[in-house]
Amino acid sequence: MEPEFWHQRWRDNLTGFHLPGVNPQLEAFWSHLPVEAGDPVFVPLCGKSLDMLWLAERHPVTGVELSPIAVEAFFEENDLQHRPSQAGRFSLCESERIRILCGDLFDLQPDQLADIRAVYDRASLIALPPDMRPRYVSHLESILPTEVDMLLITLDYPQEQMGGPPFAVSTGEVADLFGADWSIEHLHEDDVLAREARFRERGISHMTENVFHLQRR
Ligand SMILES: C[S@@+](CC[C@H](N)C(=O)[O-])C[C@H]1O[C@@H](n2cnc3c(N)ncnc32)[C@H](O)[C@@H]1O
Repeated sequence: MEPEFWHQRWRDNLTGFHLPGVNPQLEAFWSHLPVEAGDPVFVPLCGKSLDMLWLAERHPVTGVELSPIAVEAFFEENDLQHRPSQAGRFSLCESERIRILCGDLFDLQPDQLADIRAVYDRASLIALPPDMRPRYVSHLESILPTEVDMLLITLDYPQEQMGGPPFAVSTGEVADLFGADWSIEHLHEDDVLAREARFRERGISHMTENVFHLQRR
């Protein structure tokens, strides 16, 4: 997926991935991660996700997002006073507990995430086509500290029934992508098609959501 694909999505308001509330899996499973209140958290490909508000009640949050429309909407729609500035190749928007770097994740450098203790990936890995996913994981590994935990939420469905995004990512692929450097705990599997009309309408026969705790030490 080229950056222009996502810029156009935001310009056209085609953001069906955006949830109107906090993701229930975040609320249910965040406590499985051995992180403490105050530990800084990174949200890659954050969009304007309200999950950042929930996380920010517990942690300083850093997000990265390509679209300036999404970043501006996040602060405006949530009535958060924010300061704009420049941070290298990124435009930076920050409120008291949340800062969003507006630019390409693949331009992030380790010094920008040096204090991060945990990562929250919802609809980020699965936003990327198969050939980009190994690059995404290896870039995350290169910019994150060596001791880090991640809550990863994926979807799996017969890929031939729909073109992504979101793309199907199987538990086996999660093992292939992360297994060398991370321990993987599969926390939850849920049949989600019943509550996902937009995917039923596109002819998907079954769809599962998986939640993982990944740990790198
Ligand atoms: C499927 S959406 C998920 C957004 C968010 N995680 C959520 O749960 O609502 C993927 C987001 O990643 C952004 N994105 C895609 N590629 C990116 C990149 N290389 N760097 C930064 N953001 C990117 C898109 O603009 C889009 O907002």
